[in-house]
Amino acid sequence: VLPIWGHLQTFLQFFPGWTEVSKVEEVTPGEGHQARGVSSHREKCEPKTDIVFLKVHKSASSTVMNVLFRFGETHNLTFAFPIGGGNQLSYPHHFFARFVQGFSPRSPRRFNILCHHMRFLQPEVQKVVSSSAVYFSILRNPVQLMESSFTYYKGTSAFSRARSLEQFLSQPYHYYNPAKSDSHYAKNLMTFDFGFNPNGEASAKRVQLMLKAIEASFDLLLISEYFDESMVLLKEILCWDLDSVVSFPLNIRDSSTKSPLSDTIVEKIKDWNRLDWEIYTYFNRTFWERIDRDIGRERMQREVKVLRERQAELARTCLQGTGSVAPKDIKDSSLQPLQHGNAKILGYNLKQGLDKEMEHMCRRLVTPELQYSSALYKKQFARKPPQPAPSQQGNALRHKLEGTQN
Ligand SMILES: Nc1ncnc2c1ncn2[C@@H]1O[C@H](COP(=O)(O)OS(=O)(=O)O)[C@@H](OP(=O)(O)O)[C@H]1O
Repeated sequence: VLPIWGHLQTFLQFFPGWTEVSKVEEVTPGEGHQARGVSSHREKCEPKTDIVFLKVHKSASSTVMNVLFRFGETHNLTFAFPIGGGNQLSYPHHFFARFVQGFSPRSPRRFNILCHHMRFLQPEVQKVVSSSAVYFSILRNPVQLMESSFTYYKGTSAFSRARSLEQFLSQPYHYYNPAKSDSHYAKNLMTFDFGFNPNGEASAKRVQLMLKAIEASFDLLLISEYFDESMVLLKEILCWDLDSVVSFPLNIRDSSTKSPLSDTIVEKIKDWNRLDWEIYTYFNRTFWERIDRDIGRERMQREVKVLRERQAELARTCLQGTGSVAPKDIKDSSLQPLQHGNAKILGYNLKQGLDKEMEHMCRRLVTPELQYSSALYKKQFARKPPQPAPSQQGNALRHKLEGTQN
């Protein structure tokens, strides 16, 4: 049990972004608590099906979401969808349970998986998931994250007037206005997504409180630079098999829209995103400590090798050519990923002639986030339309045909 509440009260004074927090529950030993360590009797563990994934922007989170979508679909799990089936839970506002489709304060309903973009606020999240849910997220080196964000969110207020990241960082406050509602894409984006104030001063005390608060809420923090190791660790914690965490990288950019960064710029990005840097370096260390403690480097290496072989085999089975292709070369429009800002986002072409079952499996692996989310939303909230009586069917058809003539 972490004695965090006293610290948190001090902490909240520094982080106005978290002022909505009214109560932080103590971590009680339960399933969620057990998830903090890998069971030494893994063969006896039960696959976890209640999951909260904080989908941190620009950190390989769409690839992780695809893993969760496929697992949820295969096992008939429910998702906490944004009202109306959008792709964000009222982001950039803090998460509120009322943003979830089907939630009602009078008859609270629990969902198995919550994984759409949100700004984390645990007391509200707890209203829509089981108390034993496993909480995890994924982090990325803030240097590469900002380079990605600058391209993808080029249209936002902070970035639109800067010709390059270099120009932005030479005079950030000329471009960056924290009062703008889209400013969070430009500074400490991970800090913001975890619910904290991205403009808070990075004093040692404040950083410590933020790290402790994240540790108290999350069972696992993954690292996108070690994506395959992250997936192996994830399947251990969730007690899933290796096949459940295979994936193809999604939402990846064409290299023509990536910028090389000089050493000076790298240092400027770290400085500008000091809070994110602290989060990343701390949890990068605990990630490896966790691997050493729960899996060991040797077994990790073996499992990563098997995972990569499995993914290579799937690529040979499912994909045309050797891998990702430019958006203009994607033949099936339903597999077209969203293009945003100045980024050119790649996608995949499926092999022709796959049998039905294989086609379904392969298609799910390469279906972009928006299309997959919308398909699952429709499935979860499907209402069978009332069947017209036989005599009405002719009328309905006539009506439809008349409609097409107008
Ligand atoms: N498997 C794997 N390993 C490592 N990196 C990966 C992986 N899958 C996706 N990516 C990279 O993640 C970036 C996209 O992140 P997100 O999907 O979180 O973006 S978004 O906020 O949902 O738009 C994007 O980074 P950039 O290409 O630098 O923009 C992807 O290339």
